[in-house]
Amino acid sequence: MSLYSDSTQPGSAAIPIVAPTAEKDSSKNSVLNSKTRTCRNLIIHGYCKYEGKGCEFKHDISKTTSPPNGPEITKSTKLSVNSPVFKPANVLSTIPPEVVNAPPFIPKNNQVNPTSVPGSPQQQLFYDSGDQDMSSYDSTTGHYSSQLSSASFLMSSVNSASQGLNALANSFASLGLNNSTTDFVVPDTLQETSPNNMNFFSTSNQMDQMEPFLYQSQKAILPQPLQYHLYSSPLSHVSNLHPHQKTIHAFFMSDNLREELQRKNDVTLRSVNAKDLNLPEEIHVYHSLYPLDFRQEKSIKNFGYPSWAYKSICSVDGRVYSLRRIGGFRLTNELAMSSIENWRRIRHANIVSIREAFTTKAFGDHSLVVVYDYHPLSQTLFDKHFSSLHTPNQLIQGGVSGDNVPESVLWSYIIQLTSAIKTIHSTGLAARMIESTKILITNKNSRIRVNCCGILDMINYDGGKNIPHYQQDDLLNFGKLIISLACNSLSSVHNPKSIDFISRHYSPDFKNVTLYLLSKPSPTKSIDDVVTMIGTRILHEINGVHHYNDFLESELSQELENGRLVRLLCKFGFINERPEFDMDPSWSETGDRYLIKLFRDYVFHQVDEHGYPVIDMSHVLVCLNKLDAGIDERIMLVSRDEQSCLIVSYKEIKNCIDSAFRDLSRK
Ligand SMILES: Nc1ncnc2c1ncn2[C@@H]1O[C@H](COP(=O)(O)OP(=O)(O)OP(=O)(O)O)[C@@H](O)[C@H]1O
Repeated sequence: MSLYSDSTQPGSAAIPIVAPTAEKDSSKNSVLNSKTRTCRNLIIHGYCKYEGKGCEFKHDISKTTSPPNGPEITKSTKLSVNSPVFKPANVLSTIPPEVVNAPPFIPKNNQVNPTSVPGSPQQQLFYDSGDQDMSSYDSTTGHYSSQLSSASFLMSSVNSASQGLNALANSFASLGLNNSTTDFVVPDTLQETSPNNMNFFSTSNQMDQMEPFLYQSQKAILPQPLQYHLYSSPLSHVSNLHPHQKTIHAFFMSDNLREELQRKNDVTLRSVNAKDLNLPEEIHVYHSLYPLDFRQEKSIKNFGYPSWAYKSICSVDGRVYSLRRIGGFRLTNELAMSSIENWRRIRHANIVSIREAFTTKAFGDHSLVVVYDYHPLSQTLFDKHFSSLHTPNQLIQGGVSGDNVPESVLWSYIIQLTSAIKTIHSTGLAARMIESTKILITNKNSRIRVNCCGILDMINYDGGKNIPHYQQDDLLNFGKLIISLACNSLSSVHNPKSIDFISRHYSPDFKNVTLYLLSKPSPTKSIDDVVTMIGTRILHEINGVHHYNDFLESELSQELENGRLVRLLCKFGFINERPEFDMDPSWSETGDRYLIKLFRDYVFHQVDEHGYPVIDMSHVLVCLNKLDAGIDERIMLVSRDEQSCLIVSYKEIKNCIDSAFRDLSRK
């Protein structure tokens, strides 16, 4: 069915325009009327760069008494990304009279010129990003054009945000909330900083200024609710990328980080058939056991018993934990289990947290199981620094290798381990596990955590009387670990050349800390001294951590809007091309559904001037964001046969989608 009949249908907000015939008529009229007609550039962009340079149309809006004539569609063209946003001047005629006559919202005491229309070129708008440079809009740049840049999207969003807020305020007005008893008042302090009241919440300072006002004054300020869909993050910097790269990069988190997180998810979700590995289906509240270490030979060096590590899911909270099984251990003293309580209280970024401990016979023997947090894709310090670089022979010979670990990495390890040990010793405990196979590297950023704490306290329970002695051992083992990492050899502590090697390859500070840690245990030797010695290095570490935090936060912001846009795309998917409603007049291609279909074409099926598909992610994201915001900007939708076109606003399309989706949910 043709578009002409569409427009006459009640409820359709679209403006039908027939392209081919309009050309002749308007070209005749334009000669006659050009002096009296308002320049279209002025209507679309707010200014005309040919004003006074030959443009024959009228540029003085103030003298306009009636709406200017409609725009001419001179030619029906293929859809193109570069098509200008079409803003017909006769749009007023299609807007219902009650909307046209609605009084503009003017907050009391507002300094904004009441005659300025939201979105008009004279108006300064602010984007609520907290960034002053980003937020102001220079009307002379004319960013309201349809160029699909991030800047134009931002400003359109801001424009619609302003309109949204005003509309919201109007709706408050209609509820009678801004009558004489409950005035909607903008404090003077805010007026000075936010001429159009867009940045009410932009800084905490302003909130501070508002609060006394809120509580002390009789007059109430109505805080505007956040309009989440208007705060999408600015698009990334893409100017130095080729068009084909824009579809991959720039809009989402970096590939490296994505891959790392996905690999973590992958290992977290791995499972085996328990029976195949002769494992119990369930122990206590834990099921789906998966071995973290497939090595057959089990060393008894660390605990005096063989130990196994399993990943497992807790049926109580559904989370994944690491179970450490100590095989063949028989609990003789019940008090030993209580020693875990002190460990359970410790929460530290560099210590693998303990959840609980229990004994079980589910493995066919008497086993002690200690439950720790699970850190996917972690690696022990031994695996990272010793296993691949050395043959077993080299490890035994204790040779000093030239392939040394960078000092910055070693400082990071020293600082993190010092922090962990300081917390443990301050709690009156000893780590007893400062050993390369029991320290996990849990991400690429050299983040380490001490693993398997508390086990020896249970196995060799002594009521805690030897803690001072074990604390001294912690410092000594710390020193041994550092020297072996620095010299790349586990037995370097017995090699007299090791200190020479450190003097040559590392800074004096590093050597001093190592020597202190390796010095003879004494009651005065304490982790506090190490903290003092590494003070300035801690500042570097904090700086690095903050930088990494910033990096992660900016990566996160790239993904912030995905859920919202996916929901919108799902709605599209539900509505478009439903075969079962083909013959249903209320769901046919002649109603609002046709508009949605054309919009889908506009977003996804554009072609360039050569007829090739335009695969431009930024165009899609910009369109979807504008649609979700429901802004007043109008676009021209062209039918597939290019015989007709419709001019509609995003707001109207949004209403169509909402109502179509509601219809669908009701069916
Ligand atoms: N809490 C945990 N979260 C994630 N992975 C862990 C956890 N604890 C241990 N692992 C993984 O399990 C593997 C085996 O750990 P384990 O402590 O048994 O090391 P090991 O080198 O085999 O020591 P040992 O010689 O004492 O058996 C390690 O490679 C480590 O990556």
